[in-house]
Amino acid sequence: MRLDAGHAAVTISGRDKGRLGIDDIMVVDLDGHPVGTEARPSAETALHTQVYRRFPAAGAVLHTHSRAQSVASRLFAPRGVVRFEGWELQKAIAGYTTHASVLDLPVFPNTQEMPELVARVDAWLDAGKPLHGYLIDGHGIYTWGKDMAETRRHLEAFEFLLNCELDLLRLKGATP
Ligand SMILES: CSC[C@@H](O)[C@@H](O)C(=O)COP(=O)(O)O
Ligand SMILES: [Zn+2]
Repeated sequence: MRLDAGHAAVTISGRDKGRLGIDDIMVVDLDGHPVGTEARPSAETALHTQVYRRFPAAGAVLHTHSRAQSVASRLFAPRGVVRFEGWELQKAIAGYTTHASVLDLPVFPNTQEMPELVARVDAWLDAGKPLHGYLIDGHGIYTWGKDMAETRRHLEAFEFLLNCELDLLRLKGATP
């Protein structure tokens, strides 16, 4: 979560994400440097701080590795994007007011080199394309919002929408 204009709270690397407590959280500046601790922040801190830098209104970032996210990322990686059209739940994403909108969730190649991923996100944003979240191939999702409640809503909506697309592909026996 964002703490102020220059700081965020992130999880300490390697902690059990299902059992997080106050001792598993630390403070970083928006360059990802620890503040007031020698703990090591999440290996993907650069992706979190990028969101806070690029979206001044972002108050929280969530990253998860669900099965649906992982499978969908592999299926849609050749296209580079999952395009949602016609789903009422698209309206759960801030700024979307109708199912008749187009909501793109890009899929970026996975890498252990965070600057490469940061550059891909920057390139997408610098091209002027809307971005409310993204998949990393074979890995998971990042999404954000103005506060934790909106961010949780975005995560739930993307998870639901990805499962719907996967169900359709299964039922149709097709590939994207
Ligand atoms: C083995 S779980 C995957 C994690 O290594 C990685 O993807 C991630 O999200 C960062 O983990 P972290 O524990 O925050 O450093
Ligand atoms: Zn991850």
